[in-house]
Amino acid sequence: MAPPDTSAGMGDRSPLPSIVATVAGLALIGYAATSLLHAEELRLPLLAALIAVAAPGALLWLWIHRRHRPVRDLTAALEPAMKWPDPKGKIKIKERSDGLPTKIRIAYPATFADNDKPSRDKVRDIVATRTGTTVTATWDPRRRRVDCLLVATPKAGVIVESDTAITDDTVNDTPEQARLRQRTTGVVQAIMGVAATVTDVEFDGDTPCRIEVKYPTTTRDLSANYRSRVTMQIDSKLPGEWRDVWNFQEDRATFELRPPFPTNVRYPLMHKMQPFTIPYAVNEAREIVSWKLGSKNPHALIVGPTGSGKTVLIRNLVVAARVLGIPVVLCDPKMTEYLDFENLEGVTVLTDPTHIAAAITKTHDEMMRRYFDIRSRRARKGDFGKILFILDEFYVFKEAIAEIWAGMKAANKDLKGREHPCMSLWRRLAVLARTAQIHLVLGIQRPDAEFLTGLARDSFRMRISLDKTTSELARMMWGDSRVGADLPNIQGRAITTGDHGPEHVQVLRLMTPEDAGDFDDQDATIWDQLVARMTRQAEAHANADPLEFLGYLRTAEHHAVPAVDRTPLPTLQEAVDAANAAPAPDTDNEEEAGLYDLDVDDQIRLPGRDEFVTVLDLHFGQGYEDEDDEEALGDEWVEITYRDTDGGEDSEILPGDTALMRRVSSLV
Ligand SMILES: Nc1ncnc2c1ncn2[C@@H]1O[C@H](COP(=O)(O)OP(=O)(O)OP(=O)(O)O)[C@@H](O)[C@H]1O
Repeated sequence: MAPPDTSAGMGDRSPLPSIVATVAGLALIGYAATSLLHAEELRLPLLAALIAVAAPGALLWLWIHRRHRPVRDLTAALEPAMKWPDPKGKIKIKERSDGLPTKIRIAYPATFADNDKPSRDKVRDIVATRTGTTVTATWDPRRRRVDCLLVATPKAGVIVESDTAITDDTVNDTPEQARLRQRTTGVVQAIMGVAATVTDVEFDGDTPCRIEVKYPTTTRDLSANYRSRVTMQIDSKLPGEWRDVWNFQEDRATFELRPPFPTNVRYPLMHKMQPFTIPYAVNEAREIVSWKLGSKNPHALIVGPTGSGKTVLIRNLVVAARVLGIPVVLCDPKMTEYLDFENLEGVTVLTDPTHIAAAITKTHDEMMRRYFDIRSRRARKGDFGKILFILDEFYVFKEAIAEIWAGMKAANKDLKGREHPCMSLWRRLAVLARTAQIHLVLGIQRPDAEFLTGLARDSFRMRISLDKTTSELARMMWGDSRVGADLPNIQGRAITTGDHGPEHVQVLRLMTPEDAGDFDDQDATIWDQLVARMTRQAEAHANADPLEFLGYLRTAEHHAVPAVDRTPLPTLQEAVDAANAAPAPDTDNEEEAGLYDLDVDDQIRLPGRDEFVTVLDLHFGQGYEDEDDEEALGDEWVEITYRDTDGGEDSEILPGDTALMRRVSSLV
């Protein structure tokens, strides 16, 4: 059986009648031959052989005929425009998806006016109409051929006519909406494949704000990498910032335009401050985002390249801390970032690396003093006021102090050690300071693997990264190479540790007079009011100097630097022992506390229990640890390890939103 002719000349008649006629003819010939040869017994085997050969052949013939229909249709439709001397083989299907052509190559004769736009448009229109697709045509005049990329539209090839009113959304589209609807389909199919269909596009004015997509059943939608790639492409090819919602059961994806993020959020003076809670940004829903100084996120790590808004963010932390009455040690080895904070009561700004090293030592000493007071039962952990210790540009400081240490060792051969002693004290602070109510903030341009490992990584659980992240940085900061890769390049835009994972935020704009040109009238009004509040707070506690432990450093920047005073320090074991020592309960005052407000050494009453126990450790988790107890645990949970009044140790897992009673110190 000869293969079917695929040229336009054959027309589009079905080959079925000729196949039937051929098979019937062959059967008749067989019948006549067996009659003539008196071999009737051969009729049945001959008929079976004929059917065995003819049936697959006929099916193959039908399949090829059908597969080449687009070529025949297009050849016939384009012939008047192209005027080929011989149209055979001039149109070829180069690529298909699910059997449908997605790329067609058309060779045209030298007589075709490929330099004339209307002629080119006409060819493209014919291809689009015949295939029911959106067509992108690439002309190659040198080779005299055009490649057409075909993207199927939702109602590809279907013409709907009705007497009733038309309900098709697209009918009411403005020209811009029609263009964007088509573009949306093109973008979605370019990423998810031509088999994906855009079932709906919602507009806000002329801007698409919601795209519904249905795609063929696949397993790749289960890959977070694939989903994030799809969303990133939509993000970059359509206006605005997009987020994705996937329905795996129905093979549907919805893309929603994120509400426009503000780029300049002035400090909200009306915001009501909560104890120990430091506001610093707004989220997508324009809610204030804060850092709660507690055991869940005791220390903060801020990462951002120069110019990304690190200084503005740290100013937010300092101002809120001061308004809340928390003293601040602000170390700035770059020297010029916090000039307007130098004269504020309750803030000690240090820029000299030697002073910063001394401040680390003295803060460490203060921490140890607090541990010993707890150990000797002269105080309980809750008796101490909080301190915020900020070290910006950590690596600038590390290099400067390494140089100073090398100089000191050269001058005094008795000095030993690879690094300045303040570095190991800093690491100890990172591990132990939270129990002594000292909270650290570390500012760096980018973390290295050495920094973000071990104890430091676990201690700096509150994280903020400004500016777009590299995959390496995202892995180090967030454990996921994709987080922050789509962050727009806007000053103050950041990824932060949210309640449910990394969250996009815009840091509050806090400019001070030192910003000169950037400091406008509104900034001035805000700054003046904040300074007034910080001053009022300082005056209310004028008789106590919470930073007294810094000694000469309080005014050091204006005087000659004395030699660093190093009294012998307690060993790490002593410090840990002190932290574990149970404080003597001496009061019956109680308050309600959430699990995230708890700290080690707190005296608490567990739900359904009368006696108080001492918190030894807190472990935070998400998801269900006990399959049978889903209801009780909820999404987030906290495991409390405690010591009871008999000295026995045990632990209990509670849902994250549990509230319980905590003993309050009578001294507070
Ligand atoms: N949250 C914000 N809102 C509005 N503008 C901001 C914000 N953060 C930063 N900016 C703008 O960006 C400028 C640079 O910010 P900032 O000084 O904080 O950057 P940086 O990361 O500390 O850079 P460097 O390390 O070079 O000092 C600011 O002067 C301000 O104009």
